[in-house]
Amino acid sequence: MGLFDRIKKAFTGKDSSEDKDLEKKSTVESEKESDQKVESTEQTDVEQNTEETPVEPEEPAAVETPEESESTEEKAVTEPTPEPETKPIEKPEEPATSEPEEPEEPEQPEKLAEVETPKTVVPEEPKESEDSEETVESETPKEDTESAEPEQPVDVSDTEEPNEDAVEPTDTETEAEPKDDIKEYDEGLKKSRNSFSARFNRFLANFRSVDEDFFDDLEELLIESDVGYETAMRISDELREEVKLENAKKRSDVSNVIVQKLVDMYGEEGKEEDNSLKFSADKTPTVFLFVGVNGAGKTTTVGKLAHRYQQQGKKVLLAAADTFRAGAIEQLQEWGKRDGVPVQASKAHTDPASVVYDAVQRAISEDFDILLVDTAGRLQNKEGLMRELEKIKRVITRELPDAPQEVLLVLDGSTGQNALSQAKQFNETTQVSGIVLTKLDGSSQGGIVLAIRNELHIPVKLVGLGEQMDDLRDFDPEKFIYGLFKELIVGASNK
Ligand SMILES: Nc1nc2c(ncn2[C@@H]2O[C@H](COP(=O)(O)OP(=O)(O)OP(=O)(O)O)[C@@H](O)[C@H]2O)c(=O)[nH]1
Repeated sequence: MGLFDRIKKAFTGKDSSEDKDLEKKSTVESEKESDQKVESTEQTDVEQNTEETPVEPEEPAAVETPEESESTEEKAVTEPTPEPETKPIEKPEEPATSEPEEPEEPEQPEKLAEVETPKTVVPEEPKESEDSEETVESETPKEDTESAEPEQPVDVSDTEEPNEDAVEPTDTETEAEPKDDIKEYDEGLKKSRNSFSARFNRFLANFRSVDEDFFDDLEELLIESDVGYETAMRISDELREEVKLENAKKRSDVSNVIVQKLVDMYGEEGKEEDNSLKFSADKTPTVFLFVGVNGAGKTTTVGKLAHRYQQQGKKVLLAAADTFRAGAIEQLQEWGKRDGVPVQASKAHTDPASVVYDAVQRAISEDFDILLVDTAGRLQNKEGLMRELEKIKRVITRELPDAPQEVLLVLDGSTGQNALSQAKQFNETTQVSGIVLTKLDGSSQGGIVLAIRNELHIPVKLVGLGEQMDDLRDFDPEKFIYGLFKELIVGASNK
């Protein structure tokens, strides 16, 4: 079963084949019904009976498909019906610039309906601990951390007591997560979904037949939706065959084939992908290094993740290695206060590698479970800054050979293809292990997730669905795809 059918089954309880069966059954029944009507009329004529003898179909509305014939469907395209929930193609007359209305929620399976995770999160009172008092304390700028070897190297394996709280590399990090965060994906991706659906609907509204213009328009649609140039071309090429094979003539057929192709290709490309975060396999601290351009959301993500782990009872340390931007240190310290976790910081313009060195030493000696390192927003074309980043990474690995367990590239999801080129360049320098895609609650096209997987093969590990402490989710490809294409998936086979 492809990803499309898996998602459809999981979220609606049926897959495309069942839909096709229903469609078939419906056709057979309506044929039967009309046969009976004909029979009845003939009978009535023959008997010259004045009494009315209506022929009841066995199950008159047992299977209600939205379109029972091509002609009614064509009508639906031009005359929106009052039931828009699963039929995004029914609103082609909307002006191109208007925001599409959020269609009514399709019926959710039970597990979806019961989830009501509150959106508003009251920031935690800063925890009164000795740690929090240590915020901003390192004032020991080191000009060249590369040569600054620790005076007394700490042999962690000999000196460390077994730490019961140490982070296990298994499921522990998901314990404090909401049991089912489909609602958040659903809410968070509303704008992206509407934006994609609106484009898709406009494209379908222009559909006349499957010809060269159709494929040109399709490529344009996909590129504008940020799925990436290569992906757009691949989908277009593969569809040439499939649309022919499936003999797609109606808008609904075409829509179905396109959405299914998009989703299944995404599923295929991700077969080997591991979207989970990696943790230290022993008792040494786990280190996550956050990189990315200015404003992508690094500091915010560090703050959100610190909150998550702190809530799980982990001992979390933050390192303010963005010594470049004015205000960046204070911004992280603010998050430290909200989360109730300490921040290792130094003066502005100190060598960031020295801050990281101090933070790693502290994390080791004070038995921290997790160290989250915030770095300066580096413009990917500034070689000097990239070298600085490499140096930070070397300092971490020299002190903790298995660290950093994650180098997380933070990308602003609303920057589209620019995010893809940032990812390519950062990956060359720092071997990014995962991507955090932020601001998906904004005007993102969402398609960037497909481009990242299909073209870069770097796993997305976390997604930012808002600015609040709690608006960070482990990336779940199926929930994401459902959140992004909901009406199209639910409606695709119904048309
Ligand atoms: N809507 C929304 N806003 C976000 C999200 N993540 C971050 N932001 C906002 O994006 C802006 C920039 O975030 P920062 O965390 O300061 O970005 P940064 O990458 O640390 O930036 P520099 O410190 O300049 O390198 C802030 O206003 C955040 O509140 C998200 O998932 N959704």
